[in-house]
Amino acid sequence: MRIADLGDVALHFREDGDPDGAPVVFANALGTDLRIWDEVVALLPAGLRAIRYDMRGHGLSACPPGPYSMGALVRDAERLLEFLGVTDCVFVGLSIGGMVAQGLAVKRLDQVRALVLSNSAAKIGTPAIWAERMAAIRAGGIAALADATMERWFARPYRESPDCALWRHMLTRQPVEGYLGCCAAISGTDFYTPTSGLSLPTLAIAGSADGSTPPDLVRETAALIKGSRFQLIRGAGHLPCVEKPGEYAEILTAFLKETGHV
Ligand SMILES: O=C(O)CC1=CCC(=O)O1
Repeated sequence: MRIADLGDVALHFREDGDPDGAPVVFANALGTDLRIWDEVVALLPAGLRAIRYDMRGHGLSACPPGPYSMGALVRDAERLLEFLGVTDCVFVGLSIGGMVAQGLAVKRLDQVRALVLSNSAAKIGTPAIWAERMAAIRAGGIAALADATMERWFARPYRESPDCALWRHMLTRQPVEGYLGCCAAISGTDFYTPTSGLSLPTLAIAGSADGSTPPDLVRETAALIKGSRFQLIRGAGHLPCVEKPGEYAEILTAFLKETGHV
């Protein structure tokens, strides 16, 4: 277990693989923590430095009072990479993690060589949708939305598996303040214009059954970036790294080869 004390926030992170290897950094989705990458990281080729962290307000990272801004989340990633001495990484961000990836690439191209925008977009939902979700959580806690969240996260066969119950626990045990803080950050983010100016190797991944960031939305964001390509994982929802880790790792490995990272 490792903690980066960044002053106003302490982030929990984990490193696997070769400490001298080419860095690949993973940022998690709303309501999740770094365990969503467990199976994918285990399937990556040897020789990489795989770094994953819990976004503020999630997992074992500190949970400062919200609301959070996307600028603060991007700054967390930037400072974590500085803390670890990482430059030139492939940054893999899922959903809100993919928004952080876009913001980081706009701000610190020296830190990022290539992006993986997994189940993410330049803008996710609308302020009204996020306000409604936040009100429901304030009234009933995260558990009140757990069934609906499982429907967005996973396609039906996986939803009926015993593993799904474990991921539900992960969701409902996230700090409410951290979850709401990140909802506010997503609600206030529209990266359409800054992301349109990006030009770097980018892989956009979508799940055919994703109820949060459907394939067309992910494809639209990919189309903004010069040097991007789009890949669909069939039969997967919003967390294909959990639901289809083998396919996800294969797709990611092929991209890492294309970018010369392995
Ligand atoms: O809808 C969800 O809960 C999934 C999600 C949206 C943004 C994010 O990071 O996860």
